Amino acid sequence: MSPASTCITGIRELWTVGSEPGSGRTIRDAAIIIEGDRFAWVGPAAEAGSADAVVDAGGRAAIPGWVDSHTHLIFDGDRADEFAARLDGQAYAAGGINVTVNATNSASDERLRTNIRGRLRDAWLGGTTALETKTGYALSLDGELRSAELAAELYRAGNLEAVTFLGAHLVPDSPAYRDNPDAYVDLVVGEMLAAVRPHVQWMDVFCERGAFNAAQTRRVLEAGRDAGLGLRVHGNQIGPGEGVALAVEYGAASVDHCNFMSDADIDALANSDTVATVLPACDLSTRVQFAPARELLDAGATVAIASNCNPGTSYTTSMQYCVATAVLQMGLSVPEAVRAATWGGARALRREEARDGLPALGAVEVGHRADLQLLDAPSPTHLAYRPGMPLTHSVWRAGERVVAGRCLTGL
Ligand SMILES: N=CN[C@@H](CCC(=O)O)C(=O)O
Ligand SMILES: [Zn+2]
Repeated sequence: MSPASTCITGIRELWTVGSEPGSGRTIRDAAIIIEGDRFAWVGPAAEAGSADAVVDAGGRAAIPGWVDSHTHLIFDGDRADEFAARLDGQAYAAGGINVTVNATNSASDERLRTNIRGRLRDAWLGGTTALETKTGYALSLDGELRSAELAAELYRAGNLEAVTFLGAHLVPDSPAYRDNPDAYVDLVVGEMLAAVRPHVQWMDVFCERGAFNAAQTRRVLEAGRDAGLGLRVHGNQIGPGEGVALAVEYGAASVDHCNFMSDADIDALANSDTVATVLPACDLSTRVQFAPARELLDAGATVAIASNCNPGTSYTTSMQYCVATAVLQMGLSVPEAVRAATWGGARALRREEARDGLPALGAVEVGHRADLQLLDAPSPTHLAYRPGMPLTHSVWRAGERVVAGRCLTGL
């Protein structure tokens, strides 16, 4: 049980992260007061009021918890052989998804529950306090419904922030659909969507060569919109394509990957409310050119960084690794990368403001959900300066201390 109010003091450097680029505050010798599940006060330690409990941060730095707006946590098996083949020069192709579909459909509910919880634990230990996850490794009516239900269990328990229906991940390799992909799209936008609808808030589609073409993507997005779901798109990952343009046209909250971008794609994103979500760990694992995050930011687009945890292209939930890569390889400053992995992720989930009775995420501001991490470092700059080090010391999630001194106390 958490005390009614907690003052975290002795913070050497706090990055609050703000809603406009560059608008967050850096407060040295800071304190934060948490009341219930919200931030109640943020400022210089010398001015902090009293609280029921006091935690000494011991001169550590503090930033918001990571908001990981793109993961695929519901799966069984791994694809290390496919990864090794890539190291030998093989290109990534969408068809590998079938391997995970077979493994996932063979796993029991209990096994999948254990897998998801293990991945969530790793994420929380690494400073992630909010997560989206997707279906998409079952590709049958019953299987997609099972994945949606398993994710919804965690959503309803408050352990996940968003569940996305990704029945349109790949056309399954079965006699019924192999030569008739449109029949599979019929199933996705019809019976499957109706079945999963009570368990999900978002609809996603993999618009790419080898997955779904532009016409099929339109059908999926229109069905999602008509069902009252928010929209997301996997686009422009393997090559140039229409994913980004369609995401903007349909007002998707986010288009994710964004590796192969034309000037028009960048321009369209910069003039839209669609977040460009970049996935640095995926770019490294698949050895494709990095998404042009620097150009997107310079053009005025909103950029989010997410882990894209999945067994095919990015088997990690480490947001620190993604942030360090965005800085070291994609040309972002540390404040830009931290903002993209916190406020940017919240914006991609449309949770950067309080909405529908849910508190805002992604910044250390009064009234926001109290999601915070203390780093074993005097400044957040160490996230890129000491890549790969276990820098997350403590994590508060909705006001609960779920990690203390690198030990998980929740979940
Ligand atoms: N690109 C589409 N979906 C996943 C990877 C799927 C897989 O290969 O298993 C992604 O976001 O990278
Ligand atoms: Zn993905």
